[in-house]
Amino acid sequence: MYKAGFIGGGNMAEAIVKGVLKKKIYKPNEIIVTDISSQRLDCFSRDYGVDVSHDNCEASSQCQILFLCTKPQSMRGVLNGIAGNISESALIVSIAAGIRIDFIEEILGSFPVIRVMPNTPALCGAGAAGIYANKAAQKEAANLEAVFNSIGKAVVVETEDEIDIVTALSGSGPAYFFLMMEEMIASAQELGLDYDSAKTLTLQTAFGAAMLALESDKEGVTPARLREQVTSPGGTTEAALKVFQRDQFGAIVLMAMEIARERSKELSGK
Ligand SMILES: NC(=O)C1=CN([C@@H]2O[C@H](COP(=O)(O)OP(=O)(O)OC[C@H]3O[C@@H](n4cnc5c(N)ncnc54)[C@H](O)[C@@H]3O)[C@@H](O)[C@H]2O)C=CC1
Ligand SMILES: O=C(O)[C@@H]1CCC=N1
Repeated sequence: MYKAGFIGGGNMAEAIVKGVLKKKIYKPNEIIVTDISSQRLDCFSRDYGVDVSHDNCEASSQCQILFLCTKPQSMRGVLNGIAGNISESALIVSIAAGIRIDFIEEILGSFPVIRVMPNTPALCGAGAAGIYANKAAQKEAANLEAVFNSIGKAVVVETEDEIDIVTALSGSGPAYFFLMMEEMIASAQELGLDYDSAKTLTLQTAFGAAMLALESDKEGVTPARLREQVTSPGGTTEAALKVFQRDQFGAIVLMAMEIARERSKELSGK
């Protein structure tokens, strides 16, 4: 029996597998990963030493925790393929955006099911995950929270609808920060700095800002207060921030996150 099985060995499954192995939550021989792609399976076998298989049913029947890590659009087919072949005592954990627990239960029958919305920084132990458990999985939720806390930070939410918000916030969120980094690097180049210097300073600034915000949070200091500390009256930051405000940066962020949340709800129809 494997401790954890991953159906779909894509980007997000790799982030979780790498994270849990690094933190020694599981040993490589306690994990099995399945995929339709031999290339992906070779990568898991070679880079992480875990067992791999093309057979979703074989993995499903031998796992204590079964992580569903395929795209939402392929989830119906995947669930139909493994229904009836899952170990009776298994915990089902879906990381798919939008796929609701009742959709999973309809196909698989009654199981403890947990939805987790992780994110790719789990790759380096700095993930952020939201967790929602159905009634049958309340006991297992604490264990899973510990797993995701070991590869970042995890928050258990009270309602399944909140998972759609978590998806728009921390699931998709890394991409928002990466976009900001891309634009800052490109802008610095446009203004005359060389690419390597622009990249080094951008990445270190993003890292420094995140680290300072986390450290300061322990003392109750908010990001808004930290922003004020950078902003000298009549200085350069104030001049820059006025442009963000004039062009409604806050409204753009809200609009983007609302659309992401709606997309998550739409995916539940798949
Ligand atoms: N990438 C991200 O940042 C995040 C992704 N997610 C969720 O994680 C899930 C996976 O996303 P990614 O890893 O980005 O996608 P991906 O495309 O990298 O991985 C999906 C994998 O599933 C495999 N696959 C397809 N059909 C299969 C089948 N029938 N049986 C076994 N494997 C099959 C594909 O070959 C692929 O390797 C999605 O449902 C997504 O909503 C959740 C949080 C963050
Ligand atoms: O873009 C997506 O649909 C997935 C879910 C959250 C991050 N990536």
